[in-house]
Amino acid sequence: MTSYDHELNVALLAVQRATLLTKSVFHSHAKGTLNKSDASPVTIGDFGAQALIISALQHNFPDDEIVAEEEAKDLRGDEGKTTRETVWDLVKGTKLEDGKAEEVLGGALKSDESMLDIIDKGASQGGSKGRIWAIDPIDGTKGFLRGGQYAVCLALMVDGDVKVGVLGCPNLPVSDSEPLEEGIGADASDEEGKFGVLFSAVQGKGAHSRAFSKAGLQEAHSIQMSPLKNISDATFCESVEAGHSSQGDAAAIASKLGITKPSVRMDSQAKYGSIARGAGDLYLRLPVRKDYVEKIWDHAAGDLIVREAGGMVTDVEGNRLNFRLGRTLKENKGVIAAPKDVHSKVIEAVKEVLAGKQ
Ligand SMILES: Nc1ncnc2c1ncn2[C@@H]1O[C@H](COP(=O)(O)O)[C@@H](O)[C@H]1OP(=O)(O)O
Ligand SMILES: [Mg+2]
Ligand SMILES: [Mg+2]
Ligand SMILES: [Mg+2]
Repeated sequence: MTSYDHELNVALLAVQRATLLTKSVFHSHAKGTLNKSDASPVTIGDFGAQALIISALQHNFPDDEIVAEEEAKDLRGDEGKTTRETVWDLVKGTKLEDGKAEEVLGGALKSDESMLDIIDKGASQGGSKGRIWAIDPIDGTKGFLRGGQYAVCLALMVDGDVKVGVLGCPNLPVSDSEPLEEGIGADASDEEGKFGVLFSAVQGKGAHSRAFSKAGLQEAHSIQMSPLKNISDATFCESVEAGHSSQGDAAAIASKLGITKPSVRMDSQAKYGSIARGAGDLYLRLPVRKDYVEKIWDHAAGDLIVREAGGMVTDVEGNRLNFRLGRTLKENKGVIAAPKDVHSKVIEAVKEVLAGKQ
């Protein structure tokens, strides 16, 4: 049986290095935001983090396929020159302060031209065969721009099954027992040692968290979802952006379950990490538009981390997320994540509320 130890080590270090880059972009105050064709934002941080992660994966696993969110189109040609130069300066200047760790990742990229090709190596169509990595270089770009939560996300799928998942959450508290709060202020993340956590999981081996570091990896701690005796005591998380998840439906579902605590709204897959460490209990993502299809890079790492921490992750119908169908989760609508033993109860409430709307 494959242990995935090397894959996990590379994934953790690659996410840690990419997170160093996104943190430095956050503090540079010029984020080089562009609007993509679907009107969602992309920043120099998204491009830079994707380049660094793919370069590390190619160095270690040259035959693996990669499904990544961004493409280099907007950085090519004369029009993209200034942004390209800024991204290249960032990529060139980001190193882990540990020579051995940098060596594992293959060190620096060769040139700005090769950086563009590396970014575009994330164009695989995905599918149900072979080894495929899914990358969201910055998940929750809107949270990142606001100084709220965001996550650098990486997962390895083998024959459509998520085997390894890593989430870098620079603005979440290091401590697993800290109460769950909405996005923190931008300055708080600079309090050395208090903020910044890496979540990880390997299929069949449990989920872990560890403090973020600028050098090698810190010691890992095992994490579990919080045991929930009464569903009415649950704390649930949802998106900050009302356009990403229906907050009205979530409130109706919570009320059906007798939940009285207000929701905790945070951007990105930080929601998956938070419930996996027991800082919250449920993650509700209710479709706003019938035509929106979720992307695999927005869920693969979080799905495994929550399941390995004792949870169950499905769509609003109660079906497992299907990562075998290409770049999107085209057979699933919404996401419901909860501790295993209460998950079916939550789905019942979800179905009642959604059926009542039709
Ligand atoms: N209409 C939508 N419904 C659900 N998710 C969306 C929608 N539009 C964008 N997203 C994606 O939701 C993710 C963030 O969700 P959250 O609200 O949990 O932070 C982002 O990856 C974002 O994609 P994108 O990366 O293109 O912005
Ligand atoms: Mg995303
Ligand atoms: Mg993204
Ligand atoms: Mg995006």
